Order: sequence, then C-alpha cells, then structure tokens
Amino acid sequence: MTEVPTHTPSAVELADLELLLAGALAPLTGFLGQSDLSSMSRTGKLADGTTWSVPVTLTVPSGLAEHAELILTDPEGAPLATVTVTERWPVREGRVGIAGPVRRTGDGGRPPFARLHRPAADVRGSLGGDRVVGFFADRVMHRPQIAQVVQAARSLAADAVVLIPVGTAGPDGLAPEALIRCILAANDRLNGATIVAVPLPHRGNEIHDALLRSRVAAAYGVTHLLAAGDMLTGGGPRVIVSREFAYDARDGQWRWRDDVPDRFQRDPLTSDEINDMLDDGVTLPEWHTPPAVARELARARPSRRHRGLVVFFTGLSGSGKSTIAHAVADEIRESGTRSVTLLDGDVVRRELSAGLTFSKADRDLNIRRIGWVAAEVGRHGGIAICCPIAPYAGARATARAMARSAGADFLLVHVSTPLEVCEARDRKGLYAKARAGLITGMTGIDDPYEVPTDAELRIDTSTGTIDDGVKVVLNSLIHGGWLPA
Ligand SMILES: Nc1ncnc2c1ncn2[C@@H]1O[C@H](COP(=O)(O)OS(=O)(=O)O)[C@@H](OP(=O)(O)O)[C@H]1O
Ligand SMILES: Nc1ncnc2c1ncn2[C@@H]1O[C@H](COP(=O)(O)OP(=O)(O)O)[C@@H](O)[C@H]1O
Repeated sequence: MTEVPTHTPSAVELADLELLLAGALAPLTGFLGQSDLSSMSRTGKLADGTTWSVPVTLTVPSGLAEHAELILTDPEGAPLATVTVTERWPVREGRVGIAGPVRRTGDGGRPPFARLHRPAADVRGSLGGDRVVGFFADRVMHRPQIAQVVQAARSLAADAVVLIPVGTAGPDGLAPEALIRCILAANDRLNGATIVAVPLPHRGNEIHDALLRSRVAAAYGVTHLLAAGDMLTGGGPRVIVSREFAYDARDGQWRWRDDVPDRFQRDPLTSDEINDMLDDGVTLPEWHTPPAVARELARARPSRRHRGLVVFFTGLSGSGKSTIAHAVADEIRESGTRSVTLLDGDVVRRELSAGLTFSKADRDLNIRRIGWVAAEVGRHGGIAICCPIAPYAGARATARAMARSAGADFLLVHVSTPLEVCEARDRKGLYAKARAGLITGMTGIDDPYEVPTDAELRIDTSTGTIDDGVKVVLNSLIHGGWLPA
C-alpha cells in the first residue's frame, strides 16, 4: 500500500479546514477549484450558481500535487483530515493549488476550549425557535454589549448565539483563550445564549473577513446578525444595527439611550479609558463591567507594573545599543523590581543563531528568533531587552506582533547615532574592513538600514552621554508604569 503523504497547511488554511470540518462553511465541503474561483471572481457565484465570494483555497509544494489524497496535519504534525484531490494547478514557483473534499481522519488540532469549537449542525439543532440573533464577540463583553445582545434577542423573541472569533489576537490584543475566558465570565448574564468559538484569523482582506463571518454565522443558524458598525453579509443573515445603549443611574440598568433622561445617562467607557484603567491596575467599575469579567480581564491584562515587556533596541553597529541595553538591564536588576532577560546581539548570534549569515533572509530569521524568545519572556511577565541591528522594518514589526500576541507590551528604541559617528568608533574594525572592500554586506555601508517610523524612543548617542541614554529609557519605563518610581 502506498503511504498517503502529509502536509501542514498555513494558519488561514488550517482555520478554513476546521470550519469546513465543522460544517461552518456550508454548502462548501472542501477547498475550491479553479473553475469555482474564476466564476466567483467574475460573478460572485460558484460554478454551480451558489452565491459565494470568499476564496477557500489550499496550496501545497509541487512535489505533493500528484497524489490522489493528502493527509493534512496540525503544526505539531498530528493528522486532522484527508483531502481527496480532484483538481490541481500551478499557482507560483514550486506551489500548486489543490481542490477537493475533506473528511476528518485524525484527532490533531485540539485548541484550548475545544468544547466550544462545535459542529454547526449541533448548534443549529440545539436552538429552539426560527429566529436567532448572532453577535461576533471579538472584544470583551462589558455590560453595554451584554445588554445589546440580550435586548436584541428579547425584542425579536429569538435565541442568541455569541460567536468568538479566534485565530488572530482581537482588537483588544487578548490571546484567544483569554478572550474566551472573559466572555465565559459574562455567560450568566447572557440569558442562556449559546457560545461558540470559530477559527477566523484575519485573511489580510477586510471584505473577505466580513463576508466569511456572515456565512459562518448563517451556518450556525443565525438569522439576524447584530452589527458592530458597518457590516457586509454577501448572502448571509439580515444585519441589525443596535441602537445605542447608556447606563441609567436611576436603577443601574443599561437601556436604549433614548429611554434614559440626559441627567441620568452615563456613556460606556471607551477602549482607551478601559486600557488606561487596566494599565494602572484600576478595577473596572461594576456599573460598566460585571465583576467576574473585570477579574478575568485583569488577569489577562495585568497592570503594566506586572505585565511582560519587550524593550527592543535597533540601530547601526556601534550606535550604542549594547552599551545602553546592558546598563538599563543592570539598573533594573539592581532595583530587584522586575526579572530581566538580556538578549544581546552577539550572544544571540552565538547561542541562538549560530551559523546564520548577514543575508536579508538570515537577518530576518535572527530577528524572528529573538522576537520569539522575547515574547515568551513577556508571556511570563518578565522584561526582555534585545539589542540587535534589526535593519528591516518588516522583521521589527513581526517582533512587535509576537510580543503583543503573547500579552506583552513592546517598546522600540531607535538608537539613531549617525553612521559617521558609528564608523569613527569602529570598535570591531568592521567599518574599516567594509570600506576597504574586505567584507561585504555591512549595514550602513553596502547593506540597508530601514530607519524606523514607529519607534517609541529615539536616542542619538553622538549628542549625549551613556548616562543620558540610560535615563531616557529608564524614565520612560517609570512614566509608562512598567517600573515603580
Ligand atoms: N555584515 C555585517 N553587517 C552588520 N553587522 C555585522 C556584519 N558582520 C558582522 N557584524 C557584527 O554582527 C553584529 C550584528 O549582528 P545582529 O545579529 O545584531 O544583526 S542583525 O540584526 O541580524 O542584522 C554587529 O554587532 P554590533 O556592533 O553589536 O551591532 C557586528 O559586529
Ligand atoms: N552616549 C553614548 N551611548 C552609548 N555608547 C557610547 C556613547 N558614547 C560613546 N559610546 C561608545 O560607543 C560604543 C557603542 O558600542 P555598542 O554599545 O557595542 O554599540 P552597538 O551595540 O550598537 O553595536 C561603545 O564603545 C560606547 O562606549
């Protein structure tokens, strides 16, 4: 018997696979083929006339394409499903698109809160009436959002389904499991609403994201989707726009703003207000947030004093990154207020990135590794201080995103000392060698340095002392609340 080859799809493909297996992309039962895709882009319909407008596709390395079946695995290599290949076509060098139905064949891919990743048919079957209000909770549900869902369900005499999109950190920057915990903490106030988690990572196309949400909601039985702002549906359920809610100080209830006299009204807190309170470790007030939700949220977003932090220095060789980073780390260690890990450029190149060159690909990989380790330090509430050159904006952005999705904060410090000064210092003699043509690919000489436009701090060590630079960083950590005064 020939062995069926295995393949690990990308994060979006894996999410689509889970949706397909859950029946949440009905009527699709597999990845789309070329004729469906070209029909869809021309007419918004699949080849058989079904309204559908989001590409649900799978690409694999060309070497795998000739097989009749492929086993798809999760990133750890555990089998999830088998795809029966009905169509294959080249998409780019070395990659082939494949289409075909999928069926579950393994037990891999069990995410946190697996019990909330439910088959669409089960959820539909558990809903009693013919009207179902749906709500995508990509943020924590405070009392105004809870009231919106409960009121919408009541006024339509409908069941309610709260769909929690997981796969990418939501706008509040909470990890999926933290968001789910916060929503579950509101469960007893949701009047028996059904809560499901659905893998909907951002696809890099807002229209596709919105259309897919609407189709998924419909598959889960939603007939009326409660809109959070503008919303596209593309053949999905009706969209209902909730009226604004306000807190009524007369009896402590949230109700339609129009029904509350001005002098008793209190507006919902804005995201910025909520984030400021969390940063400072202030308990969210009970009039706005159920205490159980406030507790979960405070665990997920502890005050800055206890939250992980990545301080990421970037700048030319010799600009002063290591000198300042070491001194900052020493000051924090001496104070004993936080635990610190220093990921020094040279040490990283020896311990973590041995063998990597200074090509763009290897520099990016080096920064990715540093970013990954730093994010893990941040996940556990520590401070990670990194000081590589990190010449490429894309890699720095990846490090920032990794820290954020680990629940940590991220500060980019651009050590902007001009090249002439770095070159005059030339501690390691590299600039002289590069000028003499003895080495190539030296950052600032014949290799790029993309100047950051998103740095939180900028330090030019040609115009200040080492102490000045260290103070700038420490003061900003104190003012920001990450260190005690
Ligand atoms: N071609 C070339 N370009 C730049 N730098 C070079 C090069 N070759 C060796 N070195 C030495 O390597 C240190 C930079 O390594 P990094 O890991 O920080 O670089 S990167 O972020 O991956 O681009 C850097 O150390 P620092 O001076 O501490 O920055 C250099 O000493
Ligand atoms: N104000 C300053 N801040 C930091 N370093 C300075 C300053 N003035 C002079 N220097 C010197 O510049 C050099 C910077 O080297 P280093 O910190 O290793 O840079 P990088 O890590 O960016 O390659 C050190 O020799 C340091 O003593």
